[in-house]
Amino acid sequence: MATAAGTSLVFRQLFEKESSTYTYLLADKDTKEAVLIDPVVDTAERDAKLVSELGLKLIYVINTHCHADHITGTGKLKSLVPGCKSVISRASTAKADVLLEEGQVTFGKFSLEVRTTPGHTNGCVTYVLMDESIRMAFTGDTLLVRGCGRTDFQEGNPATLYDSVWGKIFTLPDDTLLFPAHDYKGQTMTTVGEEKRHNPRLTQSKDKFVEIMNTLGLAYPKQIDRAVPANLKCGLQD
Ligand SMILES: N[C@@H](CCC(=O)N[C@@H](CSS)C(=O)NCC(=O)O)C(=O)O
Repeated sequence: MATAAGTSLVFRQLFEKESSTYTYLLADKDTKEAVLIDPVVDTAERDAKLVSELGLKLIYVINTHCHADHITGTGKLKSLVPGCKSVISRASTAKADVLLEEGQVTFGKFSLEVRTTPGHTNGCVTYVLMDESIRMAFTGDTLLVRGCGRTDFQEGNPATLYDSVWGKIFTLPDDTLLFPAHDYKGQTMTTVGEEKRHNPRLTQSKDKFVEIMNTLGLAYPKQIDRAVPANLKCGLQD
């Protein structure tokens, strides 16, 4: 089984094309314990199949926040892979088996540190994995490659998002690999150092950032009206 160089970490970046969402599979090759971050309902069967083909044991289905643009695959994965637990932050106000505050999510010998990064939504978190030979963070919609999550609905607040990025993500070492929940331009990942230098929004002053975010004028996500209510139950049907 392919692992990240120098570790027993199994890592896959998966894509859902309708919502341009990245799902991440992380596992410990030795213990087989695995987690999925931000699965989408439309690709949940693909993800469950991959977990099975790799001989992994899915223990947690983890969300970075209550998404507005797609229905999470969490509920479907719980029925496809009995025993795995749904995970989201307590601040999201969503229902799940595990409600996180700051702390750790552990699989095998690896741990994801939970950093609260509100601003896109109140309940957004970033998951940080620090291993001897690899540093990576899963930023959800808080920080995108050369962008960031919008702040015009779901308790969005640009000043809060700015503080989250500078306080909780840009304080990580510059070589930390960053993996977002979305990309709309074919980009897959970035680093803390790159974004500190080149992010067109977050390199600005806080006042300028707030102005930029308040004048983005983006259309609402097409699925928002059905996605948010479903995701407040982690995609579980009553
Ligand atoms: N067109 C898409 C929605 C695109 C969008 O609004 N993306 C969000 C993240 S999903 S809520 C975002 O924060 N974008 C930031 C940006 O600068 O584009 C759809 O209809 O689903």
